[in-house]
Amino acid sequence: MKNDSGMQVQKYHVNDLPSATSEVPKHLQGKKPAVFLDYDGCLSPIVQDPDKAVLSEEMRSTLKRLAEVCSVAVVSGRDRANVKDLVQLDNIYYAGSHGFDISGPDDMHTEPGGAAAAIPALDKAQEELKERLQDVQGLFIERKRYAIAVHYRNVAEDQVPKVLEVVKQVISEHEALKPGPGKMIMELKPNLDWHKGKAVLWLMEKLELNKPDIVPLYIGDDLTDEDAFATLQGQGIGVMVGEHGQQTAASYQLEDVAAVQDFLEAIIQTLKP
Ligand SMILES: O=P(O)(O)OC[C@H]1O[C@H](O[C@H]2O[C@H](CO)[C@@H](O)[C@H](O)[C@H]2O)[C@H](O)[C@@H](O)[C@@H]1O
Repeated sequence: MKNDSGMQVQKYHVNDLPSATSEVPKHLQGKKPAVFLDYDGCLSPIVQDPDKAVLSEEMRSTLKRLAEVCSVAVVSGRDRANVKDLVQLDNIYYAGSHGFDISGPDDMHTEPGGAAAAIPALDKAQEELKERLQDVQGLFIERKRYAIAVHYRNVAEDQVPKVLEVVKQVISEHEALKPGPGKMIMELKPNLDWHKGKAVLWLMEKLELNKPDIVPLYIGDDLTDEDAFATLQGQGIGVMVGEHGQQTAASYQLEDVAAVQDFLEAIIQTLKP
């Protein structure tokens, strides 16, 4: 597989990756990072109920201070408004719905992936899923502006194949949609060549960060973050948090959300005037 720059993407076992804490600061000497962060599993631990994935005050403080010394964006699969409500900071950028919906300081808002045309299909698919999966106990269908996440974390194991089959069928009935797996979710996404990695490149360009002394640094934990890790190979740094059961295109790893916070605090220290 090649990335957006035509480079062959290297994949690794997460256990073979060096620690970001010990290695990344060396690569940042004399340079400044532009920090892109996933939300669930990176800034907030994975929990049973997506509504309960709140940001700790400590992590909010870390992000606020980080954004005072470098550019920061949260690049999430969540709805943009939802992730902004969770983070509650005005001095950072938010890319919601896997990068299709981007906002930032000074009322900046743009939808660079062209997903608006997929809304009728998403609306229809949402109704179909609700009807066809109404009897499945524990199922949660989360509608985002440009995606639908079908959560099966709280569904009995023997019901999961049925859920996945229905999602597959519904997607097959809508050319405008494609599947996207995640941690105990299957998503319906616009069938477009746009993802978190492209959103990162778009933000780098828009914020005029494509300079020799600025290094894009992406931290994430899930399969959708692989697009960003792959995009940044050869032109930035990818850091995998925990694991998602498959090989990764990230180059470094951090154990968990607490390690992410310590790592970000260390970056703040190196960037302080
Ligand atoms: O890109 P992210 O910011 O990591 O968002 C990915 C998905 O995160 C949420 O679901 C995940 O976290 C939930 C809360 O911890 C968990 O219950 C669920 O099993 C995970 O898949 C969010 O609800 C989804 O919309 C995002 O796509």
